[in-house]
Amino acid sequence: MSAYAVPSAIKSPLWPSSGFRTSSRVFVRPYRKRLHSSVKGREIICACSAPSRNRGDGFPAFIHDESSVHENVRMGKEMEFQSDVLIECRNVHKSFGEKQILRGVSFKIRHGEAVGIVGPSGTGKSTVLKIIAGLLAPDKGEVLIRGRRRQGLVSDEDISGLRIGLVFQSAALFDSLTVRENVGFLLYEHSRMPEDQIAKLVTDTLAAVGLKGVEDRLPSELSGGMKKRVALARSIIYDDTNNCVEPEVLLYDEPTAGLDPIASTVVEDLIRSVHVKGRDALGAPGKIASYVVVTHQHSTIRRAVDRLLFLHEGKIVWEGGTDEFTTSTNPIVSQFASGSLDGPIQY
Ligand SMILES: Nc1ncnc2c1ncn2[C@@H]1O[C@H](COP(=O)(O)OP(=O)(O)OP(=O)(O)O)[C@@H](O)[C@H]1O
Repeated sequence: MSAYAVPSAIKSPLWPSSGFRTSSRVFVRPYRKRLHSSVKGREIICACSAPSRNRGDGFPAFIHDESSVHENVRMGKEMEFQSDVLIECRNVHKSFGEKQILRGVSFKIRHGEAVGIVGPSGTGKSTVLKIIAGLLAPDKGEVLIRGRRRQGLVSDEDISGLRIGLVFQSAALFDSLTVRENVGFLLYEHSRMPEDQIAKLVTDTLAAVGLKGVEDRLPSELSGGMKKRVALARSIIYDDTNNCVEPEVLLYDEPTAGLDPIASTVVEDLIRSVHVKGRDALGAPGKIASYVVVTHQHSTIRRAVDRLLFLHEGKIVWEGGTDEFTTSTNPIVSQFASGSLDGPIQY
């Protein structure tokens, strides 16, 4: 993932090198209390939240039938799909300087979906995640969260009803904090939960991602795969004393980059397990309503994702099931899937 500028409104001395939790609100206020009472700065919970088939408009490619019966069925299905939409990008454009990266990206993420974004390096996949998360603003187009347009960046006091978490490529743990403090960070900072209750929730959440007895370790005492699991625990922990539990979407930026094949499988299965359609390490149903994974890894595409969006030259040029990825006759997709040097993608 390329480096990017953290918007000044959300810079903090404690801003992790990557990886943090977003929710539907942003708070920028003097940093205070439990973990770093001496640290002055600002703390953030930032805002944030698409799918189809080769149309880029978020709907599967329905076979058009002139008859009104079929039309009604189609409309009914679209309405049904529409009501499940948690996040939508509509005609999103983004440039950095003279460089036009996104040139009209449109897609939807529905409740219960496991979506992958693939495409050549530098094509803007991470940029899409940051725009969904509210860390970057589109130059043109809009992001809708549960049908409501987000205004500006993360400071969307108006948007509620969906929590969005972004898990960056590197685990992005705070080096000087223990695993417990890292995982419970936002609860220590923002919730009214007593510390012993947070500690218990941290232990339960770590157990859900298959980690036990590591609460007092520092990140430097963990393997790369363990760090990714800790980051995952940090992204899924939430204040369960809060009556209003909102659905949550997790955005993973290359979660298996740099991991060996077996460690990758562990992380891929974890991603599945915390999804509503999965079961965590304790056998409980996962809580994540939907997730989006940016990845280059075939194993991650196969194991962790059901539907793929292919981003190329600033647009979604193909959408389909993961099973269609390797058999697609689309020249861009087949070149990418096979890793061939011959084809429309030029390096
Ligand atoms: N804040 C920024 N300022 C300037 N250029 C940027 C910024 N963020 C991203 N870019 C550029 O935008 C392009 C897309 O970057 P992005 O990280 O989104 O691509 P990607 O598809 O995720 O790449 P990769 O697969 O290599 O991680 C790159 O050329 C990158 O250098």
